Amino acid sequence: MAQGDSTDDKCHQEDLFQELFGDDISERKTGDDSSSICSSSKTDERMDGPTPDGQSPDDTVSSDLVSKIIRIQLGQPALPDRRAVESPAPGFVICRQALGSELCELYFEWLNTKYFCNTPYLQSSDKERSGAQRDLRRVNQGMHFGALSDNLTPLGFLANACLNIGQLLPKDLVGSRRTDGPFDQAIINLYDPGEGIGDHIDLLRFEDGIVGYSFGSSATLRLRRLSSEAEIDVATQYAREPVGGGVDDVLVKINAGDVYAMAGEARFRWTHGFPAQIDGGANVRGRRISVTLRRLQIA
Ligand SMILES: O=C(O)CCC(=O)C(=O)O
Ligand SMILES: [Fe+2]
Repeated sequence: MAQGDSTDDKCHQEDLFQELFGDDISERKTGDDSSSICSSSKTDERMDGPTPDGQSPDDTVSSDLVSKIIRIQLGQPALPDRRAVESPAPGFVICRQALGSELCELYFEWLNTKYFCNTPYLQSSDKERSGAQRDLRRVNQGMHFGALSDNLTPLGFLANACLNIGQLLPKDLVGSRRTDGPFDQAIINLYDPGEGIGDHIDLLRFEDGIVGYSFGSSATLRLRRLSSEAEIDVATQYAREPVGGGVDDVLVKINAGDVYAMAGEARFRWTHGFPAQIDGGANVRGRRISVTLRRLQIA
């Protein structure tokens, strides 16, 4: 199914790339605490679904996986709305194991095939060895632009499923969403051992109410409360250095199938990030792929 291919979407893509990556390629994901690796997902083909002609074997694998995912989703009851949620910081809510393990594995495989089929697995030791010579073109991000309202697409299902989890998103946010679904942008991030993402606040051009699903390896998310407006300004630029004093750090272990949401205070006054290293070792021990769902503000 073609997704996100309207002219309007393309304009959004160009603006957003400019804002996210500037003229240079992205510097937002960190391979260690002092340097960055790049997203090379700046090409249109990474954003659109498989084209009818010129399908590669990966497209076929990908559509087989989609069929399996849809079959399971159709066969399972809607997510119950009385699931337990935890709230480790104001405005940050997490629902554990929102998706069953079979679905999680299929999602991981599908995302890996669709977005990262040419991204070799990187072990921490490879990363240390290659150091500054790391391949700057290594693809570790994919993007989707366009409505995510169709339950029969994998990303559309994720976007709708989280709305059924009571208390995950504030009621007024869910209620005020447009009829074409709550989210219209997804970013897919890949983390191999030794990789992370710096403390940041998501760009202000995204609306409040951000949701993240996790697949593959577990990882520890760091939430950090910012006390001054100056810190907040820095954090909105995807800070390369940790921002804030760190006295109020909240560490949240995120596992496959968990879904979290950030709104209000957690969205605007706390940073979030996955440090590359935790307690002297790699934060992510295997491959982790996340799907972050957001809505672009109307320009
Ligand atoms: O990987 C994640 O769960 C978070 C990604 C993220 O914060 C972002 O892309 O802005
Ligand atoms: Fe983020």
